Amino acid sequence: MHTRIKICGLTRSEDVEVVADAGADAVGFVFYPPSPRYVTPARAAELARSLPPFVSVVGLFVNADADTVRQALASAPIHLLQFHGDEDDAFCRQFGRPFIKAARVRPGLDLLQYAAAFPSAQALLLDAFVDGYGGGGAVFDWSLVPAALSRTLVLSGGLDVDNVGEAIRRLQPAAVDVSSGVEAAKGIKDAAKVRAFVAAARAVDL
Ligand SMILES: O=C(O)c1ccccc1N[C@@H]1O[C@H](COP(=O)(O)O)[C@@H](O)[C@H]1O
Repeated sequence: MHTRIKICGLTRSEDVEVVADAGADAVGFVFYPPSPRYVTPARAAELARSLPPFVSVVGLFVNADADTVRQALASAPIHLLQFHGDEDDAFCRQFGRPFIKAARVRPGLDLLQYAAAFPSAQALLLDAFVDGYGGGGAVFDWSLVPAALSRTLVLSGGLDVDNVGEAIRRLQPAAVDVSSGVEAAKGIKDAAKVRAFVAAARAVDL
């Protein structure tokens, strides 16, 4: 199985270049103003210009209004939408673009019911429940994921070079998504960590 790799929260062109060179499949831009990784759609468009072909651009939103999402789609080359807040399926699908929906996993969340509420999502992204919606570098208890959850999964939440291999082996997600675990500081990626993370995830594919 080939596990796809997304590196999220890019703010600098040198980081975009490293991420693409390391062999990641997707980059994520955070269009959530309270995040330290926030970029404007215009800045994302500028950053995306240095990407080679076949690296996907993911636009992350948290409870944005529809006009904000539409304006971002008009300004930046976004291939996939990531909704990380309290959006419902009807909101997420109105843009006519593929989207993934984040579930912030915590004890008591019925993931089967949650997944059923998002029939239009291309995949369910599993993240840890943290204050501030996401990007907090926290790992959730992977045993909370029911075996009966038969959806395409993107696994995130506190992944890093040390745990991504085990995470892939245990949950067999279609993709992994990381931000904090490959950073020197919030919004500033560490090239060595990015390369080590991609290599560790790829090693499980062999
Ligand atoms: O990256 C952010 O700042 C962010 C803000 C609000 C919601 C989600 C955010 N990022 C996403 O959070 C998860 C986990 O990231 P981490 O590796 O634990 O830092 C990931 O899906 C990011 O795309």
